[in-house]
Amino acid sequence: MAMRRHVLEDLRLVRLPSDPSISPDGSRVAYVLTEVDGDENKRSLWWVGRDGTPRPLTRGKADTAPRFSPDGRTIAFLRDKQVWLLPADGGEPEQLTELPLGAGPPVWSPDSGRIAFAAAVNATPPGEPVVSERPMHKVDGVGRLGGLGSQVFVVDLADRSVTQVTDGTAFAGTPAWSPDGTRLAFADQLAGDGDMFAPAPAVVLNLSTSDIELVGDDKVLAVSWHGDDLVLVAMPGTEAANQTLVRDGRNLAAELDRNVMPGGGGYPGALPQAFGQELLFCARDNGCTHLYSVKNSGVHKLVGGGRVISGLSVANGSAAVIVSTVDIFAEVAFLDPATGDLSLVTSYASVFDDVVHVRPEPRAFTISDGIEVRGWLRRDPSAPTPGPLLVDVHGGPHNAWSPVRDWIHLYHQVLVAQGWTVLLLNPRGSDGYGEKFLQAALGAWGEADERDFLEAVDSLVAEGIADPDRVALTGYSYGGYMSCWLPTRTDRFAAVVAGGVISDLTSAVGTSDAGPAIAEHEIGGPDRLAALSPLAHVAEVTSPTLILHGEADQRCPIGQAEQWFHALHDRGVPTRLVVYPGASHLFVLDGKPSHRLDYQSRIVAWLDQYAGKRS
Ligand SMILES: CSCC[C@H](NC=O)C(=O)N[C@@H](CC(C)C)C(=O)N[C@@H](Cc1ccccc1)C(=O)O
Repeated sequence: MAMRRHVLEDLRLVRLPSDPSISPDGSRVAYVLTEVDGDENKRSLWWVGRDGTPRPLTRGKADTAPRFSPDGRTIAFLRDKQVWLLPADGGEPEQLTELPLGAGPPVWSPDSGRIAFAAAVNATPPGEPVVSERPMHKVDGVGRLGGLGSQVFVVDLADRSVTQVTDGTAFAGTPAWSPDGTRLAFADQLAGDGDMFAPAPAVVLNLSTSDIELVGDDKVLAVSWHGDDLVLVAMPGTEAANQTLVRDGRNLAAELDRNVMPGGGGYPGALPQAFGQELLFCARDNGCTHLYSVKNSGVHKLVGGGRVISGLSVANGSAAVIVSTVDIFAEVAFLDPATGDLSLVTSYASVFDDVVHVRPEPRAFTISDGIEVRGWLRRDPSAPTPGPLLVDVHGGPHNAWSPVRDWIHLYHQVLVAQGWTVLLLNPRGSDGYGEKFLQAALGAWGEADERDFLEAVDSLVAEGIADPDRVALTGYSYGGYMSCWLPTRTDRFAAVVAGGVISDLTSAVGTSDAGPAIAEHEIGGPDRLAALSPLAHVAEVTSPTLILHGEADQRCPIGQAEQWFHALHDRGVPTRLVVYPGASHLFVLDGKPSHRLDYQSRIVAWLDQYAGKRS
């Protein structure tokens, strides 16, 4: 077979399984398959058995959240955000809901007789003025909240009736049935002054009495049951810290000192799930999301190493996951929960069997203050040295690079094929190295982590890997912030591509949907906001800078990019601003394929123009 290197157009060939649901008899797994269809990301449902032959379940374009009924006869799923049913052995789907703003993922009652879900409801009619009284008044990818709330509904399959079972509460998260089917637990804002999409207290609704009971005072991201005990993935208190796994008021994952990962855009993980007397959950370690089991004897790692778990489904002693490795973007696997052994049953990566992709080299750098920071290098060992080096800064700041093959950053493989080295560093502030490390940049964005990057570059130059005249910088979101900040501290970057930027923290706190969280949990007082804003130091910048930004980004609003573009232009620094029409913050993750391809193409071109050739 004639081998080739990755090209950016390959992102159109990537097919990604997600959101698995294992059948009660453990024989097969239903999942969402996302693939590029023209300029859309098509999502349809498939299933696969232990024979490893995937088969289509639905032919929709926006089919998500497949859920086997406990009796195994039916699969509930979302189509265009409405709840549908499909006979598990095939047949015609049936639409169950027609809600104005759609429904959230369906959750079967233990007796397979009912389905619960949370659904957005809006007291503000379309086109009417939007009144805001809460600090979080908009959400990226959703828009202005106004009178938007979220309530819990139950469908009775006997008569297909759809009943709203909560009213007074403000924002209800996806519910979880108690084992006896009499109660529903969910995260909710009881006080009414809470913020949608912000972590909220857990409550239990008694369906026969409609009584709602508050469960503890943890702010929770997700709820599930372990026997008759409620299990919470809880947020820390006032500042950024590890998310915890709480059952009966106790943090079951305390001994790990790792962040519990319930799963979410760009943050792989899965909802904790009971496996007999054990409880399975995900936590991040050294950049990877691993699978753990809580047993009477403590917490044990089930799936570790260079693997990332981004989906989990457990039923009657069987389990399935979505797993990524250094060689595969994402595949479906059956899991032996007793041993942690994985049996892959899909091979979507095989479409790239003719591609030579470069695996990452693990690296550790001891910084001058004694802190060790870890990461990976992607480079072709046969490439001439010293060669061009790209420093790519991850987001968060509490996100992290992992070594697995990823489609968001296919440009890494393209650059490596052109002789580049790509540094993927997890500096202080990154997740996966303990709470103290995660908190090491609080109140000191840029200041605390800059030397981690600059000293790692020094090391690679000293090793003869990196040409000091061809060092480039890029990053998105928090990485975009750092791609503005670092060039105010040094002129060593021959080329910079800043994506989804934050350039002015003072205005960002007031205009970002995460503004209150940034101010409260990350930066602290207003005086620090100005000092840590790249805009306050833009006079120092000389590096040619390409700015790439989503027009509808509410996490890092477009004004952050426009201010930086204007300030650089005003100082004669070579700069260009590219705005992606209608794109929200996460467009680089799941936006239009043409936008994702354009974004990555521009990075490669800008780096080639300003740092690719020897001087
Ligand atoms: C309390 S700070 C804001 C927290 C939030 N963290 C996780 O999402 C966040 O949105 N951080 C931003 C940067 C911040 C607004 C300065 C961020 O970096 N978000 C994402 C962006 C992303 C994720 C996955 C794929 C592409 C982009 C990130 O955490 O990496």
